[in-house]
Amino acid sequence: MIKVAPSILSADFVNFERDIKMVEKNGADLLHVDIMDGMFVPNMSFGWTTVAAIRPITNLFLDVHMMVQNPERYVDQFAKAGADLIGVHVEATSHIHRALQMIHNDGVKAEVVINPGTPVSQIEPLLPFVDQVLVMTVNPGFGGQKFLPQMIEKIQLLDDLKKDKGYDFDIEIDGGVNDKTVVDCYKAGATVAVAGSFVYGADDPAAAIASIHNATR
Ligand SMILES: O=C(CO)[C@@H](O)[C@H](O)COP(=O)(O)O
Repeated sequence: MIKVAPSILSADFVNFERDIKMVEKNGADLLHVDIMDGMFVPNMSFGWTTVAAIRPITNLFLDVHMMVQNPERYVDQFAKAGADLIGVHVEATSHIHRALQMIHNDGVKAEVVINPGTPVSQIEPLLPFVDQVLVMTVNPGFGGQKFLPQMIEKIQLLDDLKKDKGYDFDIEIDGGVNDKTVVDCYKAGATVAVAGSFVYGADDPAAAIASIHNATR
């Protein structure tokens, strides 16, 4: 069964506490926190002060996705704020290995993220060092976009590399994920599914989370 990470980008920003506790009570396995800087992506969300405010109100694992140019400038702040995992985009820095090292030095799990236009070959040298790879299944920056099925091949390739070389990382998918699109991703090797609008836009978010779990049993 895949793990479900509701994305609070689709939550009600003035009711974060209510919306986070609601998914925690209703089967979420972790919480996905999208950080957008208005440069790497054309949108802004929030920063580490929000992560620090969220930390004491939930026991959920905080999966922080930095859509930030030169993320090494800020990883220490997000680690101090209480992130359990920090994801950095390979496209956002010339110093991706250093950024991952910094995250580990802060005692936090490290994730490398790839955009739809980036091949797996670009992150192959990093695979021995990461705890998670995030395969974006939409172009980052906005919730509510349509899933790109072409990304399934990348998930399969990562899973093959993982098995062939004995690597130990989770494969996360993010963008347009629902109880239908998740199925082939899970079969290809995805282990964590981010879901924003499918969970927070549902009349019954608990049923939405359960439907992703059930589709991958
Ligand atoms: O990183 C992002 C968007 O850039 C995501 O985490 C979105 O929040 C996913 O939203 P849905 O596609 O599930 O609505």
